[in-house]
Amino acid sequence: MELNRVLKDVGLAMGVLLFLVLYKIIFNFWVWPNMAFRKLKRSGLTGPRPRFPLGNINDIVETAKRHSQHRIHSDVITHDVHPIVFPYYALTQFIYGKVFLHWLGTEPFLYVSDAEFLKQMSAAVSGKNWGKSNVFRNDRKPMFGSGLVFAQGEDWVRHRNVLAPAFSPANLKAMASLMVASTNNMIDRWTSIINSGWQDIEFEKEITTTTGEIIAKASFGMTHETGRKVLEKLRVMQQTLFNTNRYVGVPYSKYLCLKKYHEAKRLGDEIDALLLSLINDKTKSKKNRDHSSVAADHETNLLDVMLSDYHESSKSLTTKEIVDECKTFFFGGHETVALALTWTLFLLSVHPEWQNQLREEIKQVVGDQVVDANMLAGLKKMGWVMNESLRLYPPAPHLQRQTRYDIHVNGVIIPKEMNILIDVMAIMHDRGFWGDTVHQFRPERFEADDLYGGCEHKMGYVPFGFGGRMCIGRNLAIMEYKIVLTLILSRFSFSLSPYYIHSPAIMFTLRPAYGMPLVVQPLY
Ligand code: HEM
Repeated sequence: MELNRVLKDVGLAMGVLLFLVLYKIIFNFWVWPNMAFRKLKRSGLTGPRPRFPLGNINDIVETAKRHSQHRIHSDVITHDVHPIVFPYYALTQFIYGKVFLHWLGTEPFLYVSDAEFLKQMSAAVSGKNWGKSNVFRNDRKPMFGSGLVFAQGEDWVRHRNVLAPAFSPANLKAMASLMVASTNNMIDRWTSIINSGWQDIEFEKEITTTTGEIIAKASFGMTHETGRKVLEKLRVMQQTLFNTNRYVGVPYSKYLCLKKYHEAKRLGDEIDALLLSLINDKTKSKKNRDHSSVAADHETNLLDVMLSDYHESSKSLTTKEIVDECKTFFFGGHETVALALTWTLFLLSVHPEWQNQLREEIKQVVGDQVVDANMLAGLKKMGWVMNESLRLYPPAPHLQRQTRYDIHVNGVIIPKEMNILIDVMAIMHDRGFWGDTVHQFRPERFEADDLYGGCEHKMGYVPFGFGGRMCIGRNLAIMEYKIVLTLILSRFSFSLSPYYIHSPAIMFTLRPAYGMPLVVQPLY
């Protein structure tokens, strides 16, 4: 009798639990997103109709599939690449305009490729008051943690204040010789490859290794070995996270690719452990130095700056935050520069007349000396080439934000917690601002206006982002770009390998889907 009663109670409890779980799933998958969809529609935000729980993800995937089939059969090299990289956004803005609402799973995203709308939005929200999308923060946690890219509010201010001194002109100048040394290693490697009778170099791979080595040494004073280990793990983690279709924004989608998430987490933990041991070594040697009467060397790398007031002020970063910043800089600081150089070498291979112009400029400015930071301002044409390459092939073609309160832009109320996807590539490929030459490689457009390339709208050229959250590493990037390019153009000429397939693709950053094989010939 008693047993029956217990079984009945357990059955009832299980029934209630099951009901609650089902209710939560139905609410999260259909009820809430449909209510939110209707509310946003009433407030004037329009866009393609979503089908929950996937939202518009299927449309995005299907459009990409249709376009990739068409692309594989085309040999034409075009710089009109926005429809190749983002076919769904290119098509949808024809129908709904440059600001529209779409859904990644049950998460609403406001798509923006209108420079004027971006300008007004940027005026309405300061750097500190921008949020970053929760879905992306969670998705990319193993790579960036709570580092600067995803920090918000007072935390962002604190992180940015601690990190900014690392990018002072004096600190950057001190990094020039490291950049020269790592690039010369790469050049020696190429020379042996060429001497063994081979002329094709996989440029993207080579340059990514070199910029990784530079960031490891310049930012953390890391040995080549530790730097290489961290880089390898970051690369595998990036492939694990971004190489396959995922369902960001779909509730519980993590459980569909659990193996991948575990793999990314494992790699994240291993990278954390490597960085943590580096930080511990540094703090120990700092303590020893502080206790000895010997004056400390003047150290300038990023990690030393983060550790300089470690535990001494409430404004300093915690150990976990320092680990996350190391990962952020490791990732954000080498791949972007590597891609800027990769796309530049592609463009210079297609436009050899610009290779010659740059070589002539290098001869005049640098001559037979070793390139150093003081010479870089004289490399003006190289600056135009960099700007034009970043315009046509921006390494970070999409930016993400999230509103932390309701904001009013152009008569539209963007509600609190709305995700925003800013298509900077579309803006920099907008014929309305850049005219009929928009898809041509014309570095000279930056001759008279080196900041905006003559673009009519001041938000029309934003490869390093905008407002208070603009790239903190841009001066380091410009310096590294110019030093590497000076050294390699002085030694080699470049042309496209017959194996090159023009297929820019998004894998978090804008990359050549099949690599960048180049024919490299020594000049002397
Ligand atoms: C050509 C090279 C580079 C490009 C095109 C680039 C692009 C960008 C862009 C577009 C943003 C803004 C993201 C946003 O608004 O949400 C950004 C932010 C950032 N970049 Fe770069 N970047 C480059 C090099 C670097 C380097 C060398 C470093 C570090 C050494 C770096 C570290 C960062 C960090 C930490 C942020 C976040 C800033 C913040 O939110 O306050 N970047 N970058």
